[in-house]
Amino acid sequence: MVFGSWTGAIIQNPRGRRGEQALRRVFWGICNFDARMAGGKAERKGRQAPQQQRFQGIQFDKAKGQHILKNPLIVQSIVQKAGIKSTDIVLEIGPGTGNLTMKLLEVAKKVIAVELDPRMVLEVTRRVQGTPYQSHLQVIQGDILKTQLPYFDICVANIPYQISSPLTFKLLSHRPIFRCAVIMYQREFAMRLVAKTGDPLFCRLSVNTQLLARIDHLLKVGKNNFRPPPKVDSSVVRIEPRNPLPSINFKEWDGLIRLCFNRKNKTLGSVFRQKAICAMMEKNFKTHQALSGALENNGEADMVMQLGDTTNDASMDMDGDVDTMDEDMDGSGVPSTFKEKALTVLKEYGYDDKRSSKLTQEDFLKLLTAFNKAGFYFS
Ligand SMILES: C[S@@+](CC[C@H](N)C(=O)[O-])C[C@H]1O[C@@H](n2cnc3c(N)ncnc32)[C@H](O)[C@@H]1O
Repeated sequence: MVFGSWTGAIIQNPRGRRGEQALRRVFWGICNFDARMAGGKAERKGRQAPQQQRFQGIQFDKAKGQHILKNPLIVQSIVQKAGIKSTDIVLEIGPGTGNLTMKLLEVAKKVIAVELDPRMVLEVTRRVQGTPYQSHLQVIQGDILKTQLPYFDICVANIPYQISSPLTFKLLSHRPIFRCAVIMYQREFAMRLVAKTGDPLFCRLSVNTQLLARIDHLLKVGKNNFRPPPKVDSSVVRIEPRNPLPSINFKEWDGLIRLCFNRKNKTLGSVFRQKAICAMMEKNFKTHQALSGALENNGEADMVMQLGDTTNDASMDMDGDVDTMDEDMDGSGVPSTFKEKALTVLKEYGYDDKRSSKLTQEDFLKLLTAFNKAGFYFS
């Protein structure tokens, strides 16, 4: 008999038999209630239930982020908030023992679940066997980060937290664009995703994800809703990719944002005075010059276009030879031209005394355009 891992929810639910029965109704009727009760009695007597960290003999592997969502009300709420239609294909990442999967199958046309652990693949497959949903579930065994994602309308997942960042960007770069993703993250990561300009947690992650998607916090989930409980609290977040996406070079954008948030509470003026940053900008400048062919064709026009107004800049003597700038040092080891030019751009646009933590998406876009116009690149 296949039974769900809600065992823990029942065992640890302090609301007594009535509460247990209410929760049982929420389940999908495939649980072996007797087995749960046996475990429950052991737990109530203060004895360690033998299957505490196990399910059907499976030892949960914390290194794979195996914290099973044991509270059916939370699962219910996640599925409800996802707004799944009966025509939707849902992508689930890490189905585990299938608690969320079974609820998703009740409302979706199809669920495609990608799971790393073969033991879990077996378990979720077994769990759906003999139910009306058997043919609606496709399980792919593999690492989600290395798997080519199939078409899906919605992604719903309680993910292993260690892959939060690469997974989020993998989803956001997936095409065709999906309708939304409803994902459980570690609370702090979730708060960074939704942080707005001026919030203490506003960071590179907030700026980058909010460029690509609208992000809303949906639900706080305490650690005791999982088995075994993780060390941190969690939150469910809704990610709705922007469509169309802003037409910018994302590598360039991220390069600038990375620099700006390196020291997010310093003024941009002091960020761009740093030796390492000036050196990097000089290197990128030369690379872009070389790639655009300006060095070969001695192109005056290219230089003017790339560098803006260079008429008062002795080192930019319009012969197209950027090496001449190496002579123009200010003692920091970096040609002062680059530093001065970068600072001129910042001043011109009013950003030299601004701090990254206080800038909006629009400000960063303006800044990137201004820098690119002046020949500065960040990738
Ligand atoms: C937090 S558990 C969620 C289990 C289940 N969805 C639930 O809510 O109870 C994360 C699941 O992701 C799986 N997993 C870990 N790393 C993965 C990866 N790189 N790709 C796919 N699945 C992964 C784990 O084996 C585990 O089953």
